[in-house]
Amino acid sequence: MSVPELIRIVSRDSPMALAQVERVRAELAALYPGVRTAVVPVKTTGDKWMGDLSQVEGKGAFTKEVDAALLAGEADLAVHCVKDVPADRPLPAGTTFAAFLKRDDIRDALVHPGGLTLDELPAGTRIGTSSVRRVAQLAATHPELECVPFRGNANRRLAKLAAGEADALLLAVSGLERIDRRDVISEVLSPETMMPPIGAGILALQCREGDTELIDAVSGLGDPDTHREATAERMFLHVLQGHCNSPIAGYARVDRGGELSLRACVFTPDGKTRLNAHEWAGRLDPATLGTSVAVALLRQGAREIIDGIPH
Ligand SMILES: NCc1[nH]cc(CCC(=O)O)c1CC(=O)O
Repeated sequence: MSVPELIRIVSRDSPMALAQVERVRAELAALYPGVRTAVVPVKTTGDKWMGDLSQVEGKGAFTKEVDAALLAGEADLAVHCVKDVPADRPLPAGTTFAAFLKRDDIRDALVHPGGLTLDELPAGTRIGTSSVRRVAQLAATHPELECVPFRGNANRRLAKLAAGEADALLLAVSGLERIDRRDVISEVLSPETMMPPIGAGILALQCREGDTELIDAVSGLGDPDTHREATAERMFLHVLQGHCNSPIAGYARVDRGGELSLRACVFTPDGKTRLNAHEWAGRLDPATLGTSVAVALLRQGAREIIDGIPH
């Protein structure tokens, strides 16, 4: 396998994103000893704008500037959290996913400085989160808790928590692991308690479409099961056509026997209505499974719920 002499890797410049780049560099070095890599950090709109993300023009607040650097030839490889890559439209023209790395933990965690679990939190506890998915699910199961808007990268959210701007946080386990802060977790929430977002815990490597030497080389970092899960989940979101204020959650799983299934939900913002679907792929390919689960939710009224939410 021939590998480019130098691979320039572009990503957001948050501590989490830079840790993700280090994982990619380590995996590249393990597969291709002697390969040279360089890091091109960029700030995205989502990093700069601390208000409501739905007010940011268009989607891809965490990916737009990264994609632009790739397309402009300022870098050769982009590292994205799949969770942050819009799925309602194709990838930016001229780019392609070359690999999905082996999936990390998909679960959310409660971060409470006093070490309490979700069920132990007293009424009125302020949970710092701006995620409509987390807000809807908490409203359904823990209506006595109060959600307060909270933005910024994970390190900043932990700092704001320490400064008393909230009493507890919900953050992805995988993200906390990447910034080496698993220690702050007071409870890991099961996917049944807090259904994860589409693409949770998956890193995608994106290249320019014509860069076949690099695409072939980095595809060696891909994990086949994660590829199937990511494909099913992203097609599900594509067919559903959500917007940034739609509480949508779900995850695909390849079980030990190699069987793929996809479970997904759509909520109203108050969490009072929850549509559920769970299907096994059987003979279907991952993308068709994603389509089928989306159609199952549309049949239950998902379109009306999604379109009824201001955005
Ligand atoms: N938008 C921020 C973001 N993007 C991806 C992750 C978590 C890591 C992942 O799922 O890959 C996070 C932080 C969080 O939700 O707590």
